[in-house]
Amino acid sequence: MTAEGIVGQYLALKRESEADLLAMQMGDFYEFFHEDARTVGRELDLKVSERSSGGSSYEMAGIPLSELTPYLRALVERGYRVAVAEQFERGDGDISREIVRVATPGTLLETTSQEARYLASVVEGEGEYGLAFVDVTTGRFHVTSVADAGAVCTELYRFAPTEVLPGPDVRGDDDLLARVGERVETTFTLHATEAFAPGRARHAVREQFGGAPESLAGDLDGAALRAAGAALSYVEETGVGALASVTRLQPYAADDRVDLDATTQRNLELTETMTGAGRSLFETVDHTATSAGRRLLKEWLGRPLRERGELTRRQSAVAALAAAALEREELRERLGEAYDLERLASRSVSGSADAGDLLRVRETLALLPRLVDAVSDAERLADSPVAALLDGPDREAAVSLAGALDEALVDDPPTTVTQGGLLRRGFDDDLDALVERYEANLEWFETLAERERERTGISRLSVDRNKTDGYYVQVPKSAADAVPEEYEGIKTLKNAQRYVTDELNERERELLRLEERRGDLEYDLFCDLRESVAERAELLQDVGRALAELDTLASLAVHAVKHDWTRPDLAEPGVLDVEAGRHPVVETDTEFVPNDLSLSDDRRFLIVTGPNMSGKSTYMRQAALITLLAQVGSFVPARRARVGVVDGIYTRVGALDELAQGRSTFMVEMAELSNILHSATEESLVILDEVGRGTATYDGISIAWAATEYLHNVVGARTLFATHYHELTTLADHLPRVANVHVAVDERGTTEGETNRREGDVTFLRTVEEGATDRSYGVYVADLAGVPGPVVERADEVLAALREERAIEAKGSEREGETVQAVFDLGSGSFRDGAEADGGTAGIDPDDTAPAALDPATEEVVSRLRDVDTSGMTPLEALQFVEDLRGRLADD
Ligand SMILES: Nc1ncnc2c1ncn2[C@@H]1O[C@H](COP(=O)(O)OP(=O)(O)OP(=O)(O)O)[C@@H](O)[C@H]1O
Repeated sequence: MTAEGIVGQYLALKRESEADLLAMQMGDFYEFFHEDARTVGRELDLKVSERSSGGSSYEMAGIPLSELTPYLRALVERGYRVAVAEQFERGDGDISREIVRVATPGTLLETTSQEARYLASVVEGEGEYGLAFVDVTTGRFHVTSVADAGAVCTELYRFAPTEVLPGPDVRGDDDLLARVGERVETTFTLHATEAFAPGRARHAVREQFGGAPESLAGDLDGAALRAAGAALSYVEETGVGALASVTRLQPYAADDRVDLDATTQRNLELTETMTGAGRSLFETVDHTATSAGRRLLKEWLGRPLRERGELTRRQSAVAALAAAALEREELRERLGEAYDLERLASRSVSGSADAGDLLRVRETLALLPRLVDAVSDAERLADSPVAALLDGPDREAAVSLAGALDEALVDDPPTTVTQGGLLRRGFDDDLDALVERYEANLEWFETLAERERERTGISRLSVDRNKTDGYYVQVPKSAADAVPEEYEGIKTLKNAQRYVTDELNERERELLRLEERRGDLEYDLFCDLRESVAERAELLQDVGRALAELDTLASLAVHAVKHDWTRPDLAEPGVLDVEAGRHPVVETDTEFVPNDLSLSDDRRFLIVTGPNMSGKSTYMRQAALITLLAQVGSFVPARRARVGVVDGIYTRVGALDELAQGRSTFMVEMAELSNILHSATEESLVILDEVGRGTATYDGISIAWAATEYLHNVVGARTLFATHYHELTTLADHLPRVANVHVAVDERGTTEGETNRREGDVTFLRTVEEGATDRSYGVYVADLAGVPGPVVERADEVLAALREERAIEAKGSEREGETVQAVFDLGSGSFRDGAEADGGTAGIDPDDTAPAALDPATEEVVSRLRDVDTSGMTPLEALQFVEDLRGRLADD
């Protein structure tokens, strides 16, 4: 084929594949042309050569066949989808090329990373979205449906897929795609629209899970089914060959889990920190011994549960493992020998597992009975959920597969699977017979030198082999005359002469034939063996998942013991009662001052005050993390804790990264607040850090104020709200379920009342105490930071001036059918009576709400207004009545 023909073929295949790049086999190389060559050259530092043919020129870059895997991995991990076309020789000697697979970020099997690698598909249905997540490296397949786009983002953030297939309706939703793209580093791929159609999708699901889709996918319909089917058909189309490792479809309901929106997952620094520095919660609590355990722990932290039964089971397992120190360490040591069975299952299914992989399967399966024995021998573990966990997988089947592999494979097999040496003697009679003949032949060569020395009397005769000459007999030149007649010289060296004989040649041919036949037969037998492992993919996954869970639970136990964590009581919703609680991450590298926290039905809203850097954020995050850990099934950092199960954790904290992205901080803040006010329920935990700070002070106070009222009166969520708006602390007097706490500081060097700021010094005590701070710290902290004295004094004056003439009404909660109103006067920092509006001052602290006295004229106007009966008046009379009142006010 001409050069143009080749390039033409390349371009045609490229169009057909719809991939970003095409690697096309040409002999011993995979080649990239044109723009693809430039891209690959740039990304992988490959040499790009300029070719010209028929007057036009083109670029070309190539990689050797044997190097495909690492290059493919590198390209795909950079987000490219790479089609691979292989070359086939047809009977007539012609060469054709076909795309055999498309390696994509979401379906790459050859990953070196231990992390989960999900491919997601998202479908918009009627009033719902369907989502499917498949990890071909482990065979995990999760499917769900959610109500709105926000929940779609939440789930996508949780699974952090490396590739997303937006369904036909989602493709046009720029807003949704942008939100996802902002939070998750992913590639969007347009998969065929038909694949998302209900009929096609149902067919794909049925094909995958066999004849009884109802039992496997009975919970699925609508958008979820469409998402599942589309994901499966995409995996199939890419030709990765791992589809069979997807043995189970796991439908889940998003409301089985604690709602943790994407912002909260980030704010709580569950798996990564916001700044990239420091340690995430995951990094802090991770003591797993296996990569599968690590993946599971990460998953648990990102997807806490609401189901008490399962949480109690996990807690009991952690408790048992925490108590059984020696046995736990023994188990962990054994787990350290385990390999990643889920991944090995996928490799077996796709045919990429080598003999070493199958040995690893054998070793890991063989661990199961040893772990079971260790658990049943340990008194503290034998009756615990740990024993039940290991009882789950089919132990007999595991032992028998391990045994079969043990009988088949040698202990130290080569990495190539085509050249023999993989299988034990006794495994296959034909192979044994071949090997026997091969070895007999080999022995003939090995003993040849000795025999010939004896026969010829040439003591320095030797037999050797090399690539060009094959086997030969070598004799020193001085003895050349003494060689027998049948010796046929093949080479003369400086001091020696090389010979072959007919028999030697014949034997050598036989040896090569046997070698080849042995290689072929072993390869066939090995493929059958690998196939038999692939058929047990589900067993491998069961055992792998049980070991991963044991590892995760043991890791939680290790951390609990090491840091003296306690088993939380799972209490009724609405309660969060923590004695001597700590922040799980901060406590590991600080002398941490423990704090109490109490939230209950009649104390649902805490306003947290204190100067900058005193520890407000830490205190609030600590509350969220203790709740989260309790709902992972973990112990928690506290002396004692009662944690009411929450349905969601919502946070709004300082938006560092949005600032970096150049978005208005205030806009982001309000969007997040809005989301919380819409999503949170009476059973949620809400953390608000400095709401309203991104705008003018009085706007900020007003928004914070109104949000507090709404959360308190309407939503009823348990809320912690840190604020610098000292004014807000008075809300506690008027909203019955609001309480104040503050982070205490020791102001040594300052005198009561009049502060001597020059000498002032603050020691952060980090203890959280009841009640509000008695002063606003903003200007004070400015002073501490060394802002010049005149500026600080002026700031105080300005603050006082600003407070004049400003007021906000507090809308108290409904009590006995009556709405309590009060007006907060920012000037005096206290409430005055605003209750005329509804005719009462019920429930308002008289100290704070002493009615401002009205002048007599106004009082009379108000009283006349109250008494007048307008129903009998003509409009003119009414007008006169108003004029009259105005006159009275004017006279005054
Ligand atoms: N209980 C504690 N024991 C020991 N150190 C603590 C404690 N609480 C907080 N810290 C440390 O104090 C520092 C400030 O904490 P944090 O950020 O929570 O303060 P903040 O009041 O929220 O500050 P700002 O108002 O400026 O946001 C952090 O370095 C934190 O590690």
